[in-house]
Amino acid sequence: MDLKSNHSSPVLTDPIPISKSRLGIHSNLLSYPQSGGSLSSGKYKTISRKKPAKLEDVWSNGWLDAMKSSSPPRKKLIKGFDIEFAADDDDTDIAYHSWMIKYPSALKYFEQISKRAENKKIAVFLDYDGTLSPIVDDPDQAFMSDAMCSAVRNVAKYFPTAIISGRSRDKVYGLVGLTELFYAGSHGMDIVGPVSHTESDVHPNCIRSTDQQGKEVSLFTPAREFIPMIDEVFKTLVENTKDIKGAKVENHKFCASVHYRNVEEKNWPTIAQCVHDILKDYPRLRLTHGRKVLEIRPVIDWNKGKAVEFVLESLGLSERDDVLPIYIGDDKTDEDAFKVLREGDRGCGILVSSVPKESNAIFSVRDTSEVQKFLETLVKWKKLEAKQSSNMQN
Ligand SMILES: O=P(O)(O)OC[C@H]1O[C@H](O[C@H]2O[C@H](CO)[C@@H](O)[C@H](O)[C@H]2O)[C@H](O)[C@@H](O)[C@@H]1O
Repeated sequence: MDLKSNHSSPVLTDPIPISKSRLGIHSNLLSYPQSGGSLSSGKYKTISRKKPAKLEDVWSNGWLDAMKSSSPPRKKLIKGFDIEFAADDDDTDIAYHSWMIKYPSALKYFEQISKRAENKKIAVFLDYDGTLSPIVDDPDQAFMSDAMCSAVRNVAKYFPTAIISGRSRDKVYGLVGLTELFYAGSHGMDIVGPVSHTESDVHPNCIRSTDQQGKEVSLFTPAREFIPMIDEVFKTLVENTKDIKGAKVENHKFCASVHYRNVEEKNWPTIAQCVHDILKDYPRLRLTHGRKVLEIRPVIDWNKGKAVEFVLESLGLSERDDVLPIYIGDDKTDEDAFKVLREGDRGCGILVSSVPKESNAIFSVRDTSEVQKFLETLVKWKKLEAKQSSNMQN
């Protein structure tokens, strides 16, 4: 989605209108020390491009443990049979079933969700990788199935629907390709959403634009000033990891990802050290862990949870009792969104996981095929509800 801006570049330091302050989109956004390189020059810090030498930092700070536990174990294929089972067989299954008492299946307990949704407007938020597309070795090959694509398209016919991804907005739009959705890329730091006539006119980081279809949209980029810094970091990471077989670095415009899924485990400390060294040089950037990926992003008070609040506010759906936001996601960065919905019992978080893990979500589904089923069930239910209410009116 190529956006043509109608206004000049917004900056982060301008005054913020009251309504946005409610969301925390204000000077608090910059929760890092304001020292460091000049923002206007684009030269932030001289970085040593030498190979990382010592590995003790990443051992002692728990990074490696987090890296090891960052994605569920691969499923084993039984030789000669078209049957898959979780790596740790029976024990895993027992643990999974007891975990599901805490995070019940959103499919099995769909009635609970639909009861809660009665007479409410639902808004749907979807993560991309691991939620709409299965996790694969090559991030460029993470496609949605046709069936998933039509499930998402149908959901968007009935409910306002947004994709909230860690990928850049352009990349995730390229993979999903549905014009009827709203998109938030780079963990919510790049949002194309509905035009809110009360907000977007005044907020400096939110500008009016038109999308490729000529539709008026609002573009919100709270980390705009970090684009050159991320680009610099991306280039350095590409250079510093080029000899590590399997390593892959992605530039998501407002954040960068360093993948180690295809790197031999004995080389993970070297990957970790590369990232650690970068962060030492850029105090205004921080690390988050995804699924076999280290993500480097600006230290601003912004995440997927804030993005959900922002989209709801833009749609005129926040602070209302008759709205039920549903968020489906699979990884640590989705927890911020689950938390926002859990707090004040505002909505319903659904974690996609085939292994037990602690979450702020309320419900769970096992994998992307269950996500698809859930979306289809939601549409069926909505159609039935609409039919019943039209019968009652006639
Ligand atoms: O927020 P998301 O939409 O879930 O994006 C998170 C990251 O997703 C991608 O990486 C993950 O999926 C890849 C494809 O299945 C997989 O190879 C990788 O190991 C996963 O971490 C994307 O490439 C990252 O940049 C996103 O941050």
